[in-house]
Amino acid sequence: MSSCRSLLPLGKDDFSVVTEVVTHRLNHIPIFKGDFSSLPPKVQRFVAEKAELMNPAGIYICDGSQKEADDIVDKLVERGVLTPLKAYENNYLCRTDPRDVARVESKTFMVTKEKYDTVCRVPEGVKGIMGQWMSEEQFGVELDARFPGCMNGRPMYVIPFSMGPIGGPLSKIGIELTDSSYVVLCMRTMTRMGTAILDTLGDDDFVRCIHSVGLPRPVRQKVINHWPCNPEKVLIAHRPKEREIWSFGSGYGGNSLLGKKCFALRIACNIGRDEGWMAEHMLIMGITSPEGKERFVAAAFPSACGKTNLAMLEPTVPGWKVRVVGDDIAWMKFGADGRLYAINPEAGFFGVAPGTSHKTNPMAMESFQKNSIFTNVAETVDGEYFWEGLEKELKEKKGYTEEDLKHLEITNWLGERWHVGDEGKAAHPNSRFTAPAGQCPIIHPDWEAPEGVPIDAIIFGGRRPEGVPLVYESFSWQHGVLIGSLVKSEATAAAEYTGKQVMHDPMAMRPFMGYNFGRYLQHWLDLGKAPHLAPKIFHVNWFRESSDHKFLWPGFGDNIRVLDWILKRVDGMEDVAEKTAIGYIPKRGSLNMTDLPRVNWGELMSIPKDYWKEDMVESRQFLEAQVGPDLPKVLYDELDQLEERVKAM
Ligand SMILES: Nc1nc2c(ncn2[C@@H]2O[C@H](COP(=O)(O)OP(=O)(O)OP(=O)(O)O)[C@@H](O)[C@H]2O)c(=O)[nH]1
Ligand SMILES: O=C([O-])CC(=O)C(=O)O
Ligand SMILES: [Mn+2]
Repeated sequence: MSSCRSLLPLGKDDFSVVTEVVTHRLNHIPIFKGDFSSLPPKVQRFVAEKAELMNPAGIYICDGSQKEADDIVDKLVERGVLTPLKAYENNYLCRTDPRDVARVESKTFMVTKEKYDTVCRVPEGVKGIMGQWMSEEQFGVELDARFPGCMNGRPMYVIPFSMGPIGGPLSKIGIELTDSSYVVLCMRTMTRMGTAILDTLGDDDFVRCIHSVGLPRPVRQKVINHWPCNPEKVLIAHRPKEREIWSFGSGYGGNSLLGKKCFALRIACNIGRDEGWMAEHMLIMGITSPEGKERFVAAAFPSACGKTNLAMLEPTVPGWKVRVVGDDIAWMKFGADGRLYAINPEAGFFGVAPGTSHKTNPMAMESFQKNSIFTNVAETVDGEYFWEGLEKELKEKKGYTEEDLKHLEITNWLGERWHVGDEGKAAHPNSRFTAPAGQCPIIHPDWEAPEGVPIDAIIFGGRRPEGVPLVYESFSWQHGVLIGSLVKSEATAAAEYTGKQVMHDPMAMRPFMGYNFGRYLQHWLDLGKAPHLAPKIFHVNWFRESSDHKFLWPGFGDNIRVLDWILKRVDGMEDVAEKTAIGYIPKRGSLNMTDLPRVNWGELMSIPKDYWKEDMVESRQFLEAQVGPDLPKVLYDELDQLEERVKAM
């Protein structure tokens, strides 16, 4: 078995030699499915090299067909990995090993020759939070300790996929190798996957994605829930220069569906920097006013902070219409007309299940009535999915009394008997649905437009229980970039954090930053300059709490009222805004509050001086400690000005 290190340099070799090597290397590894010789030569070489390294039982080249997916589902059901949810058509439940339920930020690295290409020059003794660096040497050691022979006894699936509409000007192709058939099924929903990709790819380069659950056969540990994984040895490593991703030990979405966070954010933001565009953790939505005018906005909130919900909101104000383009990732590029255009590189939703209901997000509910996979949710005795937030509608749907509901037999995400009111949770807080985007009733007709949709506003936000008003608008693009760099939010279950501490999550990209964050901010500043028509930048907070810890704002469908105000500002309406130290806020009475009961406007919109004075101190400390000399000077100037304004409040 060759070591990984000997495979590290990936030059553009002479293919006559390569073909020979390929034939030789595949001699002992059977092809389970597909025609190896019809793969583009670069793909052949990639597959052969990695097969040689990981030694799978055979190679399975995915064609992306329905038949293929059905065959895989049948096998997984037979093995007990998936359980059909009998109440729906083609919906399945998957329970993972309970140790493998979220992204693992502490094991996620960028591998670059120069340390400061990945991380900022933080002062001695400070632990950087904006990305983790690993040296090439260390990476070689880590690979050698994991990948040789890691697919022993398992098939290696070859997944050709496109992020973005196939062949589109902003789209990019990747090939994922994986030993997880769950990953194959989810990649089929989350990306455009299959043979057509290879035809488009031809001899071009692609992003190389290597994933293994990290449990070669024969397996010596106990496998829990038929979910092989290797939590002690998890590693999610990226080589941005080589456009390569190595993921080991976890089958959970954010760690294993390599098209998503690893490619479409961490690798893509590097490509975007090189090619003059941006890869962001943002939803994209179209909003049509009662007058029939449609505008598009993109919004960046940290994980589990409301992107999916906002993107699909059902407006509570009559006459408004919202349509979703994307719910998690945006690739955006300024066009020849100076406007910013965005595509959704994904093809499905990998959304947070708990809290999703017909009341909060009916359009998400409609999206996953069929052809969907539910990971770590609970199941009722009637073969329905269940999670926290569905109690009321289940009761109503079944005509249950409160007592009936408590007696309903439920199997929780751990596979144990559970009843409403019992201790613990029915579903894991980061349980997720995987559903085809095309099934959403309000998917935008242009959601697959290869050139994207024009963005008129960018919105940042997070869970801020204190101090931060419902909405405010930046004074300029530069000020907006500073606001983005200071995004903070309460921790959620999307990664390994516990508790509710408010953490910095600049641009909602902390876990997904692919290079030096200061340079990323400079990239933003550069792109916002003329002749580009930079969109206006806003900040929202649906999560402000009253002194008795209740949300001050109803959120969800009522968020349309805030979007309405934002679009008024985009249209240049002046008399709806009031200037404050931190930005423009809505004048009292300028937000449509019709039919909205009991909102404490004063508390919701207040900008407490003491809070902001403290926050300024903390913000400066944060930027100095975490971005330091890499923070563009313009942003230090913006910070000075903000501080002055807050002092003068
Ligand atoms: N109070 C309140 N909660 C909300 C609102 N919008 C979303 N939430 C809750 O926030 C949680 C996560 O929301 P999502 O929309 O799935 O988060 P996301 O940003 O798409 O998350 P990722 O997929 O992890 O990137 C759910 O439990 C929602 O119920 C809102 O307007 N108000
Ligand atoms: O990556 C995931 O697992 C899901 C997601 O969108 C996030 O965490 O932001
Ligand atoms: Mn996300």
